[in-house]
Amino acid sequence: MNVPTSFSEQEIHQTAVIVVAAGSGTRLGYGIPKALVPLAGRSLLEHALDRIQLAGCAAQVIAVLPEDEAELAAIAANHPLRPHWVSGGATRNDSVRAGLAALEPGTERVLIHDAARALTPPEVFRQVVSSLLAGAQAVIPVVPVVDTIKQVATDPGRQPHVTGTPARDLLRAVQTPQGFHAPTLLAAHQQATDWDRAKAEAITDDAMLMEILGERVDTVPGAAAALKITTKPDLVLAESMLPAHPPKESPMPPHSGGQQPPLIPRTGIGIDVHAVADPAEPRAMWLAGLHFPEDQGLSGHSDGDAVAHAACDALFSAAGIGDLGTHFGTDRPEYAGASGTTLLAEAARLVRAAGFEIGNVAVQFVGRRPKFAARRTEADAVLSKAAGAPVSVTATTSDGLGYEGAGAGVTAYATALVYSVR
Ligand SMILES: Nc1ccn([C@@H]2O[C@H](COP(=O)(O)OP(=O)(O)OP(=O)(O)O)[C@@H](O)[C@H]2O)c(=O)n1
Ligand SMILES: C[C@](O)(CO)[C@H](O)COP(=O)(O)O
Repeated sequence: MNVPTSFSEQEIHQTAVIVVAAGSGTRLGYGIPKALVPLAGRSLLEHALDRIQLAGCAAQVIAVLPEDEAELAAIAANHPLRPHWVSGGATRNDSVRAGLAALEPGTERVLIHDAARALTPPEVFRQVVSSLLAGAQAVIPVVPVVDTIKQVATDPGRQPHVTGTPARDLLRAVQTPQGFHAPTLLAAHQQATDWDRAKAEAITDDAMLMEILGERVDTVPGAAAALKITTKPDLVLAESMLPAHPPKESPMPPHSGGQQPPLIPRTGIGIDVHAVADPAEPRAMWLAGLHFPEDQGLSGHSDGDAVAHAACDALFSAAGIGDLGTHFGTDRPEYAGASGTTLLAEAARLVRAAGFEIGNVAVQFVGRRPKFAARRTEADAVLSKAAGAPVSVTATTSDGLGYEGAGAGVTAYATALVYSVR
């Protein structure tokens, strides 16, 4: 079968991928959920999402995560695919059902994928979708079996004994993503809801449900890289399939097969307004990290540095981690009177702690005072030092209009660009 390189908008729109990532990873033994385990510096969930993104076959992506797992939720929220995420259940089957419950009505095709098969190449996703588009109700990626497989009987109190040897050339090991006509899979799961525990537990993949219900299941070629990372040696093998780590200073995360998903930076916006303080209460004017001794200062909970505050908000907005009020609000008295540069340095630290590096921050303020042009280079240097990244400040007047023109206040507008380094 030819692997399609792209799908139509409608085909993508009607296709969903559910990534089940709610397992505990007991056999891997890291003591953290398996999807969070790092492989060449990136979690298994991110590797799986990267490849789904590269496949470009589905508009809906649903990640099924362990309940109350904030770190994985943050990873999902910050991935460029922006998957919808839901909490999983006690078994893989329960997690699949939680994912299916979150499907948008009208979804035609659904792929169920194990986050544990984190390096599954995008081509496998595309082949599965292509086969569904050609009319398959159910389709699974498979690879030939290399071991001889025996069927055994496990009589209580006796050594298991062989009852047969299936012909190896007819056996296949099954991988994910497994693709289905969505209404048929939903119906199959619905029918299985009243099965007793033993029957339900014997279902180890979704294709099996379809088989039991008499549906035909087609196959497409799987891939060695789609191995299910289950034990520590699997992790070593998976790592060996990735190219060598990129140099430390590179912002690009490592990826398999020489393919790099597009690095999509995130932009943010921040606006801050401060009134000029009442002349009866002299205040020092701090703006853009600099002191302007000739000017009456700006009022505010902190030093009133609207430029630095707008820069902080733009950074928080770019990283999607709230805003100035979230991190430095009046419920944080330790920040009362804090300088703009202190706040900017702390904002940059929080953004980096959330897994981002800062590209740059640009701020423009509108105000009659202070006179800024002669000190722009100094301001850029002070703020860039605080943020640990380039910050550039420009200034303008409002041609006498509004509160800025009247000299009653200053408005600062900032944009920031950050990129994920997880
Ligand atoms: N309750 C569960 C159990 C498993 N899975 C997912 O199903 C896939 C296959 O499961 P497996 O590889 O067995 O993962 P774990 O259950 O985490 O492994 P272990 O059995 O070693 O704990 C994984 O992506 C896993 O996250 C899930 O979403 N919910
Ligand atoms: C779905 C699957 O990956 C196909 O091989 C496999 O059955 C999952 O099994 P697990 O025991 O839940 O990992």
